[in-house]
Amino acid sequence: MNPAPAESVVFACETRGLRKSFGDTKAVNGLDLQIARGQLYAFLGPNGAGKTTSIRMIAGLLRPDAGDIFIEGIPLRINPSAAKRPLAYIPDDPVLYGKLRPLEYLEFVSALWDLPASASQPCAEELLQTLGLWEKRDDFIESFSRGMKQKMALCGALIHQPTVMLLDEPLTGLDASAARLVKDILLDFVRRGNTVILTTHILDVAERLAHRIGILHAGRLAAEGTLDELRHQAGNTSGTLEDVFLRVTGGENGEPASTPPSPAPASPPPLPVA
Ligand SMILES: Nc1ncnc2c1ncn2[C@@H]1O[C@H](COP(=O)(O)OP(=O)(O)OP(=O)(O)O)[C@@H](O)[C@H]1O
Repeated sequence: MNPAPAESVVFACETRGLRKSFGDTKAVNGLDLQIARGQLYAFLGPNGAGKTTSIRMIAGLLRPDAGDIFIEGIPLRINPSAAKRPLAYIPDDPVLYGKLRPLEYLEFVSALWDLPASASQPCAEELLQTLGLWEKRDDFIESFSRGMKQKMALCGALIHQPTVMLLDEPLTGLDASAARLVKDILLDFVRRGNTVILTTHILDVAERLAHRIGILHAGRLAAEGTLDELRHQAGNTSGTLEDVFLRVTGGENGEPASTPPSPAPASPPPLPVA
């Protein structure tokens, strides 16, 4: 008797042959990703490498020219509303409604997800307290600092209890304590089995927080893996992420190394400590 076929792994996010051009610019040029559940995955890359374009396509905000995206195994092209349900997306400059107060804003976002205010109110209050915005609950969002707005956007992203969070440069504009708070929240989110996919220019953030790192260069995944795997791919087992990044993207020696990406593991290694 033949053994039963092995159960196929459902990735939090999978892309196959993703492409997007703007005129002659190939912003994303054949992106294949397999990001396992429970991972914090960091996209790195020089300016214009295609990070934001990739994240926006995965979020369902930008239509790819070619390729497919699956969120928790659901095909985004075929079933967009079901595929977007587990997702939360925070752009680098989130748009908030300045004339709303925090609880009003969270009630508004809940309604977009068909959640009645009575159901989301306890979660909204807890989020505001966790993110240190409870004392500001009577103020209009337009009076908030940039960092407070970033934290407000994070509350809005978490209100419908997503399982996959997409964040474009989430630590921009945050002071040290706010950045620490956001990092802790993201790590707690993945510890509970959820997935974070973020872009960052801060190599230290990727080095300290990410299970796996994807280095994009000219719209392609130039290297991918854990920090140790990336060091091996770059032929420098003791180097820093900065050394690897510069070598892979050609920032130091001109031509980037043409190293094929390694496959993603079905389950992540233990979480690094922030
Ligand atoms: N709406 C657009 N119209 C025209 N070109 C675009 C558009 N969006 C992105 N591009 C181009 O696509 C390429 C990839 O841009 P993208 O914003 O994805 O890069 P990035 O890696 O996020 O860059 P950065 O680190 O500077 O934020 C760039 O050459 C950019 O100029």
